[in-house]
Amino acid sequence: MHDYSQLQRDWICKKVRRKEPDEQELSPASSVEARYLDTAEFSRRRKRMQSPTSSTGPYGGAPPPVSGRRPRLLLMGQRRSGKSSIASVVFHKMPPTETLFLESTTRIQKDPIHSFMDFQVWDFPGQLDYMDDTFDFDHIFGEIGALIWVIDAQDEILDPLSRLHNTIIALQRSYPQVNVEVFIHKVDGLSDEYKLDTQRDIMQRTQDELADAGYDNVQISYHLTSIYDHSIFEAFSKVIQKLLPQLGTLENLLNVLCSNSGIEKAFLFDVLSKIYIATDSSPVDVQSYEICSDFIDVIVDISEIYGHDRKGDPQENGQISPPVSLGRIVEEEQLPEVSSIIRLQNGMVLYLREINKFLALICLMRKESIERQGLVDYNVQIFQQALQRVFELGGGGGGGLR
Ligand SMILES: Nc1nc2c(ncn2[C@@H]2O[C@H](COP(=O)(O)OP(=O)(O)OP(=O)(O)O)[C@@H](O)[C@H]2O)c(=O)[nH]1
Repeated sequence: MHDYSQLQRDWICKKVRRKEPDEQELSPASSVEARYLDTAEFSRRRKRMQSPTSSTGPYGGAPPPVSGRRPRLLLMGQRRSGKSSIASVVFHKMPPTETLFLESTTRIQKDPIHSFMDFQVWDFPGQLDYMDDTFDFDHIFGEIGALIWVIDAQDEILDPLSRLHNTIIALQRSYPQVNVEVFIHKVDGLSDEYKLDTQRDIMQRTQDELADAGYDNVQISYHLTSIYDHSIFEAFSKVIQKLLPQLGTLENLLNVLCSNSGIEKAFLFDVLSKIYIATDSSPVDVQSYEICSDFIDVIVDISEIYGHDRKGDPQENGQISPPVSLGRIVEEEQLPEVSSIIRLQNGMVLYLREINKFLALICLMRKESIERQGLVDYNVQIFQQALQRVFELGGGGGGGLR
């Protein structure tokens, strides 16, 4: 465990690309702000998504705009439990305090996420009873990657729990392989003791209820979450990792990288969402994860202000480039990847290397290890090539990596 709270950071930002002298002016503020949708803009987008023309499936009439083969993450739970807030904070960079102004969801929101892997996040209105016969159960759960059930830990839990149990029992009959993830949400402001008691209570009641229904071995994961800290990103990381068939390979590659380069902890982050898709097999301590995650924000902000644009096709494969990335799009080719090193006062070093337009590798190591930076850079390059091969084998979209 490292105490980062008091640390002053000594910046050695390398290769954060600067503009040529004749284009040294700062980017307009809008390029930074573009990442943070203000509430009005967000509401407009949500309204557009809720409009009949963009609604999909049995609830809106129009056919789905994206391939149905992308794994779905279903966000379900009671009204006001925090589903839309979670989706907005994790995937749309909405500042948590702005979720106070989110309107209640009235239609299923289908949010296609184009990142290192394509998937969809479906946000369900809390009042919807999809167990009703009029709903097409197979349409909703047919291609599901994970069911994320959000329970407001600051509210009454019996009714949400009973709905959760009914849903799991229905799923067990048709789709027993589905990952069920329970987010015990809004735990900010609760004491540690209360949090753990609530989790224990929810786990016990669920286990008893499912055992009574004849389902003894249902795999359910429980996460204590809040949009006001890193817990929601960590929980999503674990959910997404279960959808990656290549996870074992990625972990092995990271293990080899760590042991050959004197790295103590390595994370492979999705830059857009700050979800880590893999880490080496040493235990994750929360502070290491948090500082690595914050590092991404710092580098994205600096890159957006000072970074060169990059050559690229913003409409590649009909998809828009990620709204958040470590570099922007320009007419130059063969620019080096973004990389950065921060030396911390406690003798540790943070090392970031962009892997591709979606992913960044972030490592924590002792300062002695970075003295052999050539070796670390070389090993990271080999790791990057290996990863490229994994992506090629994984294929694009449809749950594969790219
Ligand atoms: N304290 C706290 N409040 C949260 C958290 N997440 C969401 N909220 C608040 O909970 C309220 C309801 O959030 P929504 O995201 O609209 O809830 P929802 O589940 O989508 O609600 P419906 O659309 O009605 O189904 C908002 O005021 C959020 O600011 C959290 O982690 N902690």
